[in-house]
Amino acid sequence: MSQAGAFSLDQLMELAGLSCAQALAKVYTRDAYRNVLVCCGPGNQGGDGLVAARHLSMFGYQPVVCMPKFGSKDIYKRLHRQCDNMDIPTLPSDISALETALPTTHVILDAIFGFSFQGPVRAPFDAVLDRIQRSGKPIVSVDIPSGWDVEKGPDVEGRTVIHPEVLVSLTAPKEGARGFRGRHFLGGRFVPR
Ligand SMILES: NC(=O)C1=CN([C@@H]2O[C@H](COP(=O)(O)OP(=O)(O)OC[C@H]3O[C@@H](n4cnc5c(N)ncnc54)[C@H](O)[C@@H]3O)[C@@H](O)[C@H]2O)[C@H](O)CC1
Repeated sequence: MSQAGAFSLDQLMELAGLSCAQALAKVYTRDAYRNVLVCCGPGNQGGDGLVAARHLSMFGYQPVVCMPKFGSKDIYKRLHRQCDNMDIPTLPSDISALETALPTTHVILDAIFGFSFQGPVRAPFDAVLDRIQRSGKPIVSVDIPSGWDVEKGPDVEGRTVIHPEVLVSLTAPKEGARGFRGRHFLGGRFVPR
């Protein structure tokens, strides 16, 4: 097993979430963009978001977690407990809570869907993607912007997709992100040259 393959899922998520928090902090300063809405999905990418929320809090931001559907795996429960222990609030799961939080949000971390996403977007995430994309707030996406086809990119007819200012690809950029023209970071685990 290679060195990169020897990491546990907890360690990979820790690296991924830390990279996302660092990339966000590089572009959006704590003084001007203190209120970060961390939107988490039900898969491993949602775990990256919870890790990022913890690091953003340690960097001096005020993250708020939006997790409309909780992942069932034990790892999400543990990561969410860590956020609770750091007094990082989680919004109630209804869409009106998200709508209420958006006006005071300075920047959004999109940790909703990663490479296992397959469209069309099902509820409740269809409404979540719509609200955050229409908010006009700057968005930092994790691995692949939510709603994008991981191979073909954003041009999927009839689907609301996220158009972020910043993308943090994890381990390697995905084929679907080839046409992305915003700030692009590479984060996550170390891959030997
Ligand atoms: N590369 C790395 O170093 C690491 C990357 N990580 C992150 O994990 C995601 C991939 O995680 P995975 O659990 O496989 O899937 P997703 O997070 O993409 O989400 C799957 C989740 O979403 C649901 N779902 C799928 N399609 C839909 C849909 N159309 N509508 C509604 N819901 C949908 C599905 O049911 C699942 O529950 C990767 O991108 C990285 O961000 C890890 O941190 C490990 C290290």
